[in-house]
Amino acid sequence: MFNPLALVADLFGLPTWLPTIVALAVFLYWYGARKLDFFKNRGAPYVEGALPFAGNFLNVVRHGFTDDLQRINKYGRMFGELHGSVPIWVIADPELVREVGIKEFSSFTNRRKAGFAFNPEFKKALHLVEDSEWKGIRNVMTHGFSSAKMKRMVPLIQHCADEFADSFQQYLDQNKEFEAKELCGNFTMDVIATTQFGIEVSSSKEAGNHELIKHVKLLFASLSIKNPVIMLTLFIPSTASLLERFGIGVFNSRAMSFISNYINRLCQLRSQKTEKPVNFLELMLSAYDEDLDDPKDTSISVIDDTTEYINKVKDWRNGKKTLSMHEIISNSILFFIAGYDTTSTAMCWMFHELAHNPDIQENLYQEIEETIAQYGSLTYDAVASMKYLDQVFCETTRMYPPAQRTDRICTEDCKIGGHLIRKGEILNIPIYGIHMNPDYWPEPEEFRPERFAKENAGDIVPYSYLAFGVGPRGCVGQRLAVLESKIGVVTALRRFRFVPSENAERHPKFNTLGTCSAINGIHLRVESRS
Ligand code: HEM
Repeated sequence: MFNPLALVADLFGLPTWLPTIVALAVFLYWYGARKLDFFKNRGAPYVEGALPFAGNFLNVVRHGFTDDLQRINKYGRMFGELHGSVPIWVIADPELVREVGIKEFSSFTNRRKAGFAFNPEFKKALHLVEDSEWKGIRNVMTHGFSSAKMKRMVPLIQHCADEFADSFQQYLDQNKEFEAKELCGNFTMDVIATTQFGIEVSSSKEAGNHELIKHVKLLFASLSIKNPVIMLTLFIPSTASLLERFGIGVFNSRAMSFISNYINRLCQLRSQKTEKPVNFLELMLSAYDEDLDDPKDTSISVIDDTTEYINKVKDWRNGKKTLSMHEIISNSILFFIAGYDTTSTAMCWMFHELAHNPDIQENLYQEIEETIAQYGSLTYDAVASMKYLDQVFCETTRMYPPAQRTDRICTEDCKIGGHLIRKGEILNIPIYGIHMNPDYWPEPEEFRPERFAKENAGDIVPYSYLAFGVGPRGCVGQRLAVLESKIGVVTALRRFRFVPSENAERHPKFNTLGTCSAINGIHLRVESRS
């Protein structure tokens, strides 16, 4: 067979392997560099210094998205950057955010699958599914997070909050400082386990000794830039589908199958019960429709003895709001992933700012005591009526949004900000960059809860507060996140005054994972209020 590379080697008297190596190197360079001019060709401003294969991603590895405001100042309200060789449109203007998130929602319904490969158990997670599949699951989930459902969850959350507040006592007794993120993480883990599955894991008491929690923590440990699956799919996104075909995903597969089997077992136990406890698993099971289970799907073992139970709940099931068992399992796992770190991040920054702003802490304490005196206890309505508490929560999540960016993928060509966005292209919304932009938030580094007071509502630029995202694809767990953060903080503040410890930093540095987590932790002490 004719081999042009062998002919070249022969012609120049070179070893036969050399032209092959050179051709391979040229191809690799072309492959890695083929998107470098993407934004130039589209006439859009773009972040300079992109490299073949890496694009601008080395900057993200170094700084996360903490320097988004600098990029916004330099490149304007809409610009491009390359994540590996994937072009990303960054829209940093509240009006454009509204356009993408609401007005043109039908063209931007889906989120990017992060380019990662996902474990089979996780593939039906709300976060990842698209179009009508997303709509179906979201319908059930929205129902689960209604205020009526939240009201019924208050006693479960309060129980976790009491154990959470108890956990500060030992630090007071021993006159020791503590790291707030870890303690808040124990609390949010307890809340998810009890509101999601109706199980008590007591992380606040036993520091995550429960087998389920150990495995959930393994899932989080997988989310690191050192994970080879993340690295590979980030730089060569086309490998994601190949990995998925072999059942390889970003998450620790042992932990995934442990959790999936655990949920399976819980479902079986539930099927034997006649009364309906208040938790999300129960809600999802009530929407279970075995006809939706794909018999060819071997990624999860479908439970076959729940039929009796399902028949029982058919009466009160809305015909359209149905889920397959795969969807129930994926979304049970998602609740841990979406709700644990985000909510504990918000809470620990609340404690941080309250500790460094004693006047604000005392004002909040006054509101809490007066409201509870009025309502008799910390009921759902009492929490809802604490206006200052809400301002403190909003201002905290403005300054420290647990997710620094979110994204959308374009499903139909659409013009945004004067640029044609083509089907398949990805948009990023720089939440942190917008929250820190003085055009929308004067002196953005200052912690000022009054920005969110009713009388100042007119000063807030619509769609400039985006901690929970935007539009129909925004955070489905917002109500739970806000409620549990408030109950946790109120319960702790009633017993303790929070103060900075000797190791506290006033402005802790964030990690670079795009989540506003303090790299060296949040170090505090408590003083007794009694
Ligand atoms: C303070 C805590 C939280 C914050 C700041 C937060 C923030 C966010 C953000 C920014 C998004 C993307 C929204 C968008 O793209 O427009 C999101 C999506 C999501 N969040 Fe949260 N979240 C929090 C807590 C929770 C909790 C407790 C749960 C559930 C237990 C949850 C479940 C979800 C889910 C399932 C999605 C995907 C929604 C969809 O694709 O339809 N989150 N969250």
